[in-house]
Amino acid sequence: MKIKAAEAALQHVEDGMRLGIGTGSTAEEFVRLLAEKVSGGLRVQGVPTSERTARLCLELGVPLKSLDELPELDLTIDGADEVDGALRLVKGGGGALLREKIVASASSRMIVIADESKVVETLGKFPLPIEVNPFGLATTRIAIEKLASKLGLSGDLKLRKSDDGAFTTDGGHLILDAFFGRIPDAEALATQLNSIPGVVEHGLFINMASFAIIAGPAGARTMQAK
Ligand SMILES: O=C(CO)[C@H](O)[C@H](O)COP(=O)(O)O
Repeated sequence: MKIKAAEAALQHVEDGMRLGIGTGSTAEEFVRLLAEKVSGGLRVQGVPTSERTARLCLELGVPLKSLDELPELDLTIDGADEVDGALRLVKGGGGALLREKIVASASSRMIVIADESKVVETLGKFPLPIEVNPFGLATTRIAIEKLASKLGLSGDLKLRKSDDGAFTTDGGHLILDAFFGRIPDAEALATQLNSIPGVVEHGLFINMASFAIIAGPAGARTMQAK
């Protein structure tokens, strides 16, 4: 299904495009298909949203530029952990949310590619990744807990781990995964998380996706915001 979504997204890529390239297993299927088109003559310049995506692109011959070299992009194609009917997203399961958000915001359009399992009524079942500065971690955690309680949210904040200690993002930050279960007012949470100084970014992407391509057993469908 990930491949079906990636194939459908590839139809939106045009010759000469400046392309933001997402992170995760669905985005990687897109990179593989894109690389085949590139070897067939399609000219694109890609800006990767993570070191992991950059490595795959380089391995497969997809030409890359940095965002500083190409600060304005035509299109970003990326996966998501959750998509609701208003095309609000939870992202960051792969830990790349900060670069993903910067790249998506530099793009004229963002297309989300996902399988049906990612479509939800209300965001929050997937733990919300919150990228934080390592300095003052305990203070930032308390501030997030207080904010959550003010908004009527509860649930653990778990420091993301890797095999050799705390997980560190490409930008050298940490991730607190917030197990809220349900986020009825994603806009309020998004705005108020941004006002906590130790929060670098969060995985709520609101008003960013132009549309989503959702793949199920019967094929891929386009999902517009309701
Ligand atoms: O936000 C992301 C990475 O930070 C990914 O897009 C998200 O986790 C979806 O990944 P996958 O396609 O593997 O399910």
